[in-house]
Amino acid sequence: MFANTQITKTISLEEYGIKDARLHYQLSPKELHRITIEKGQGVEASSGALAVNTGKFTGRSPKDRFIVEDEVTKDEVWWGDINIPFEPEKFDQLYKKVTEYLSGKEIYARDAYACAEDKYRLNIRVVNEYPWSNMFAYNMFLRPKEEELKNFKEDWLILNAPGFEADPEVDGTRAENFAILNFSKKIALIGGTGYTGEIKKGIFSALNFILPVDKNTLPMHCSANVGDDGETAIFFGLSGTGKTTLSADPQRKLIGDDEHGWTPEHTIFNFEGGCYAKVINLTKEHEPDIYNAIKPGAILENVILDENGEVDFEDTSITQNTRVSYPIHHINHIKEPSVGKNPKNIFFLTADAFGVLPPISKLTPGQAAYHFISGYTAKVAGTEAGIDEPVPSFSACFGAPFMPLHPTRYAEMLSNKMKEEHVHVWLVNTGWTGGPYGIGNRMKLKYTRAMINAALEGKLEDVDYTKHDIFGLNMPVICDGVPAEVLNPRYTWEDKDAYDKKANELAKSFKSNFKKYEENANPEIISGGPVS
Ligand SMILES: Nc1ncnc2c1ncn2[C@@H]1O[C@H](COP(=O)(O)OP(=O)(O)OP(=O)(O)O)[C@@H](O)[C@H]1O
Ligand SMILES: O=C([O-])CC(=O)C(=O)O
Ligand SMILES: [Mn+2]
Repeated sequence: MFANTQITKTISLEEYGIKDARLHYQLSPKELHRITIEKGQGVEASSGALAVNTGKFTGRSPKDRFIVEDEVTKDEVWWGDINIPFEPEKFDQLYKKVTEYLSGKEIYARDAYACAEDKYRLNIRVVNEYPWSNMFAYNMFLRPKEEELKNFKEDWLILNAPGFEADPEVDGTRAENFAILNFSKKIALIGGTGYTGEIKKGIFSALNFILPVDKNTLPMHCSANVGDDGETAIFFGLSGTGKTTLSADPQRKLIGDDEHGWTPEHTIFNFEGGCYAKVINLTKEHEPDIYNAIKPGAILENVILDENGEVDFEDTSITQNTRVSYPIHHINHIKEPSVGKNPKNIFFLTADAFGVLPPISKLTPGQAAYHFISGYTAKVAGTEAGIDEPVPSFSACFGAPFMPLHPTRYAEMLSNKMKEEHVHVWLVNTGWTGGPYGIGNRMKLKYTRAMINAALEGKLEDVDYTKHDIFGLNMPVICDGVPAEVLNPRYTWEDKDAYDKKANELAKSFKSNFKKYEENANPEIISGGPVS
């Protein structure tokens, strides 16, 4: 049911330049749900969850993500088309416009924090134009206790004005929408887009700078869970590869589904207080934990409802990226607080739409570093057009759009940690088998789960392995619960020549992507790439 916390404290936003706002501070999710519906900005689904449309933007817009270039960031940030510089004066000008825009409006503010480990806690004040965006912040960030609100002082401020549109000519943006991080002023300024993911990924990007630079802590785009034996597993992967799906495992306690830090004190901790799951093709049968989390308090985004308020999870008419956010306690088995010890197993998830990579392989330290820096997955083109060719997509550290520093800085930290601790690293292809996208099928979730469980239970320790001819990856020849022929991708293709051709093409993409890192990589890492 709804958490209901009635807060008596009030705050003023005058100091930020927001004047005469009709401010709602720290409303409960129940109130925000009600107000959203009252304002016609959302409806209630039959599950009791709130359903909203985020507007023109139904996904993040990486080309409109900027970082203010100043004394703090100038020499640290890896500038380029991922971390796009923004002038401090332009920021001040745009900030002023946004605060003027929010002035006099009915708006919603909330105090929250990121980082479940106390020592790393980052206090956040979020100011939203829309009630449901503020409810998203309730779901996704950690929730301070009432006594913690008394002397709350934010470390970072998020201003979120989806209805405000920038004028690129004047404001220095690329388009009307923007997400700008200012590390000196500690402000995330988001406008022109209602996509809620910008809010969570704005703070993630900030932490990806702060934690390694100031706290010797490795930030990671990964999910995490812990078994009954107390052993932690983490799952790195780009969007849609299975972080959220595979970390929700009824046999294990969830730590978090998307963003974690690995500390020098040998712990890992969740940055967030909630989950943001994809719901495309969601079924109760295959993903019961996520399905059951969709109840009062959850926010569905961009789904289609029938006249009874039932969600059609197969309907992609608004977007493929349909989502639900919910506080982490909507999942039954969770680790509280969201902290675990050093991971013993690390999984790199990839959704290989070419059907080339093995469904599970065990990586050597060199291969682990190589695949982490490569950050491979595949993007499948628009489904409407039928059998479109997928495109290989490489995103360093499995999260380049959120990484302000050079990828090798994160890779070195991970590599050192993997050497210090005795970790097993696995590459798991959650993508296609039996042929490429359009011919083969997506790997059965039940097989992927079986492979992961076998790895976690140590059942892949004493089995035989064969080496992949082209990628050099070590593939187990047997695994409980998985037909043997599925374990070697070449066996699953009818046309072996076609398989070899595709595999060679993909190997070539890996190699050409890796060229830019070769200078900084030692021979061990380079030899972790394709072998032919
Ligand atoms: N074998 C499989 N393993 C994992 N996921 C699968 C598999 N087959 C199909 N899927 C589907 O793929 C999707 C994986 O998405 P998921 O939300 O877990 O991605 P994510 O890594 O958390 O992405 P994001 O970072 O965008 O949140 C889900 O819709 C899931 O149902
Ligand atoms: O931020 C989002 O939109 C969802 C997400 O986790 C990602 O893209 O990795
Ligand atoms: Mn996810």
